[in-house]
Amino acid sequence: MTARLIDPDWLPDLRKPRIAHKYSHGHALILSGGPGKGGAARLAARAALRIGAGAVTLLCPPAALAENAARLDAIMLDTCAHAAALREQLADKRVRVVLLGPALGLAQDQADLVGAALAGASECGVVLDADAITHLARDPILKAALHTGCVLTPHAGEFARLCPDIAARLDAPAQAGPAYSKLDATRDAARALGCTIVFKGPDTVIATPDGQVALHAACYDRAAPWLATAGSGDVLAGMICGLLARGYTPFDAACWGAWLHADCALAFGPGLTADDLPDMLPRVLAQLIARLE
Ligand SMILES: NC(=O)C1=CN([C@@H]2O[C@H](COP(=O)(O)OP(=O)(O)OC[C@H]3O[C@@H](n4cnc5c(N)ncnc54)[C@H](OP(=O)(O)O)[C@@H]3O)[C@@H](O)[C@H]2O)[C@@H](O)CC1
Ligand SMILES: Nc1ncnc2c1ncn2[C@@H]1O[C@H](COP(=O)(O)OP(=O)(O)O)[C@@H](O)[C@H]1O
Repeated sequence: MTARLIDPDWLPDLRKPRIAHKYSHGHALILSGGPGKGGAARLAARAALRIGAGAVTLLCPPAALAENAARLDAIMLDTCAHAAALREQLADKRVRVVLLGPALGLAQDQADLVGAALAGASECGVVLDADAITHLARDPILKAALHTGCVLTPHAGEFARLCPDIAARLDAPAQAGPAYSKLDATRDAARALGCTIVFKGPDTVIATPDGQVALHAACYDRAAPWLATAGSGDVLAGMICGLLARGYTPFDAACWGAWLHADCALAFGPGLTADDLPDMLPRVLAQLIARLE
């Protein structure tokens, strides 16, 4: 099968309209884990805000409030103790997207948060990463609640948990050509689950349930081995979340999140850690916007 290669000539206009207020650019909610587990969500929140979401609120258990308050300024902060509290937050019409999973936790309370996010308004985007994907893999009822507004961002380990049959087929030696590829696997997973899948790795494949497939290959002049660092996936989830908040489709948000994520790594170079990625966005965005002016 063929896939569209992501390239900057296909980039949407990332400028912000001149006359608009913060909520026109979307309000994103990002859920954090408990005390000592907030780093991954803070990385995602910083990425979502830097990529242009108008407002980002980090929701954390009450016991983690002090820790997060000490670390966040531009990102708003609120408590969210359980699924009912998340449902209340999602009732706010200005909320355009919710992201959960990074260091969220694997207990039933967190599975209930995933359920509440999926049951929110159908026009509200949902980005599910890390522990949220593990909850989906464990619970067929959660899996069945996925919808076209959802974006899942598994690495290979999470993909194998989520879609064991597809992953087994991908891993099996080919008996005859053409071999079943990562493109095929991502397309099949998106169709089976009814949502956008971002299957991460040095080559990241994006597929939607209606059959769109795109590839970002971090090779040759876009080789970005320093992205293999803890937390860089959390930043990617935050970038996709921020682009969804701004109103891009799940497919565009996923494709351009992957592109900008790699651009940030390339702009920083060796020594990159996940914290550095959001701080490279101003330079990367300025270069891309300059192409349009
Ligand atoms: N700063 C922070 O706070 C950070 C917090 N984080 C949080 O930590 C939690 C655990 O996160 P996690 O990614 O380690 O997930 P987990 O579910 O244990 O799966 C990992 C296992 O899957 C497998 N595996 C196979 N292919 C793979 C691949 N390509 N890339 C990676 N793994 C691959 C591999 O198993 P193996 O193949 O080696 O048997 C591996 O052992 C989660 O809540 C996350 O959000 C992190 O985001 C980091 C920054
Ligand atoms: N060798 C590599 N070259 C380019 N990108 C990579 C490479 N390894 C990992 N990545 C990217 O880095 C990110 C890692 O995400 P993930 O595995 O979820 O890590 P974490 O959970 O620690 O944030 C993904 O976006 C993936 O595409």
